[in-house]
Amino acid sequence: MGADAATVTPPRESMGGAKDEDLADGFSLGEVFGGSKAHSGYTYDDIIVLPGEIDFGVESVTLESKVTRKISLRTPFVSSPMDTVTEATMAIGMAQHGGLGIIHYNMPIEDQVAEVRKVKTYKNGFISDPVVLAPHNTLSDLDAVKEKYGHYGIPVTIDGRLHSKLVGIVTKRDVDFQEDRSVLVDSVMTKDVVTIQEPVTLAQANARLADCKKGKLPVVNADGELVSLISRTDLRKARDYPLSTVAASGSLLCGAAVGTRPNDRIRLAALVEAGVDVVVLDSSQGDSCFQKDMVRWIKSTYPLLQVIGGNVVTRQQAKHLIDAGVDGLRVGMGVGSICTTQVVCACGRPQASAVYAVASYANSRGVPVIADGGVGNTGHIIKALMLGASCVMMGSMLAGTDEAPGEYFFQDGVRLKRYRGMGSLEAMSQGSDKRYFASQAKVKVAQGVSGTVPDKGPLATYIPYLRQGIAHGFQDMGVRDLDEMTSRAASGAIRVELRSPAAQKEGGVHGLHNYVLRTHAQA
Ligand SMILES: NC(=O)C1=CN([C@@H]2O[C@H](COP(=O)(O)OP(=O)(O)OC[C@H]3O[C@@H](n4cnc5c(N)ncnc54)[C@H](O)[C@@H]3O)[C@@H](O)[C@H]2O)C=CC1
Ligand SMILES: O=c1[nH]c(=O)c2[nH+]cn([C@@H]3O[C@H](COP(=O)(O)O)[C@@H](O)[C@H]3O)c2[nH]1
Ligand SMILES: [K+]
Repeated sequence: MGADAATVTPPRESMGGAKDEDLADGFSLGEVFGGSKAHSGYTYDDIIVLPGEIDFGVESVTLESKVTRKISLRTPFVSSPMDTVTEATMAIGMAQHGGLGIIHYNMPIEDQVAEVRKVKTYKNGFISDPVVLAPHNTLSDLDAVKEKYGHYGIPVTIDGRLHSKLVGIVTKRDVDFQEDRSVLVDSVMTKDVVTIQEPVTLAQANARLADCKKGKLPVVNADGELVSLISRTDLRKARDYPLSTVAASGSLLCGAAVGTRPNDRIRLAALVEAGVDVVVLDSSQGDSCFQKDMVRWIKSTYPLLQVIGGNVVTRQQAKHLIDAGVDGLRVGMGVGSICTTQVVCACGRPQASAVYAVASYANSRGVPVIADGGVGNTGHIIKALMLGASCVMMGSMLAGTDEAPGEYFFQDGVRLKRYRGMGSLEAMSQGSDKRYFASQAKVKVAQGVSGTVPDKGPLATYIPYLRQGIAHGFQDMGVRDLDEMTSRAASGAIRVELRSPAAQKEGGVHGLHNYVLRTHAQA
């Protein structure tokens, strides 16, 4: 390709009047990924995008995109269905920031259903799963709650459960001068509780709190049963989430993963009952009779449910799942940060080639592609979107945020969280070995590892950073949104080059004695 280009380049002195097309450096995506010399698979770091022309401000960039045929996201990010990445807190945070969380299924059906319910019933500013005590609890029990959650102001229901009759509230004032901690909550709690009845908006609740000057305001239904709680301190922190991914009913959108075993049909029925909006059929090799049967069954049983199939890395695999009826495809095999599949099974594909090949086919059939795995920075996300992905799915990028399951801990002075592959021995022994370890198999073969990732802080600062980084990349390329990206990529107006190993080194930080990598700061 380079030699051909050289032969048609006019002499330097005659180029002043050349048209833009004559000066197109680099290559179209088709030339790099589909050209006759393409015996190699490439990944994100192998390619670099040549800048375009900027004629708009970075604030004009929008990132709205589809994740399935029928669901759009304002932020094209999906969190992986992994047990160190996505449970309810992550799914709520992802949806609030315009993305989508997929609740993992390495847990009993009822636990996964409870996680989905938390997302679907979540109301910004309302505590939907407050700690509750019963009248027969003692002040020592109350002390234990205070120790664990750091606050008093606990609603008391007849049997100590949410959705039961509210009989009182026990606050710091009620117990301050009580020496005897064996006293029952019943004898000290305030029984004349100020409450607010459903349905109620945050603004109405806010007004009532301002009125009554209490710290906590229980929300009850018409039968006086406790539904949720509003706290004055939380209200002060409450903020708007204008990018939120919401259903027509106003609830946050929630995804969940399931497998393709017979028991997964029972699991799926329970998830649908809990209101799940989109289901991911979670497999490293999606082109199986098991998955195709499952897709057809879901589509005939729950025609409104959006189904994401995968994982796939070839156009043939994609065709088979699209023919079966999927609404979205997850692309990536063995490229995740914790994955050892390519090493163990020899199968997979470098991610840039996989995304380009599958997306160019799937998009022509109206099916969005999620580039899953191998995303380590905003440059990778931009490249995935340029290659035709509608969204990216991330594990390691999100596993260190506050919203990921698990606690932070320090190792060698660094604040970390645990992150592990769903095919690691550790995750399998927690539950996924039911899938991995066929009953007759004698050996467990791991396809992932278990490790740690550094603290990334809350999604509230991390996602805006990722979004802004992507917006700068779009601006450098001269594209305002994904539609423009898609049409410019298809016409060959977006130009890329392959990078040699030395060029990749040059593109990173180099030649310094030492440095501190700081990725973003609040303006
Ligand atoms: N994206 C990737 O590169 C990879 C992802 N993973 C993750 O690890 C987890 C497990 O992945 P997999 O092992 O691929 O799970 P899987 O459930 O698709 O497969 C496990 C084994 O069960 C078999 N199987 C599935 N349904 C069956 C049925 N109805 N009857 C009989 N056999 C059936 C499969 O053929 C396979 O041998 C997932 O969370 C996946 O996302 C694992 C490896 C690679
Ligand atoms: O080979 C694998 N063995 C595993 O144990 C494993 N667990 C997860 N995954 C896949 O990796 C994706 C997350 O990758 P990142 O950390 O790079 O975002 C996820 O979204 C999955 O596609 C696995 N792949
Ligand atoms: K890997």
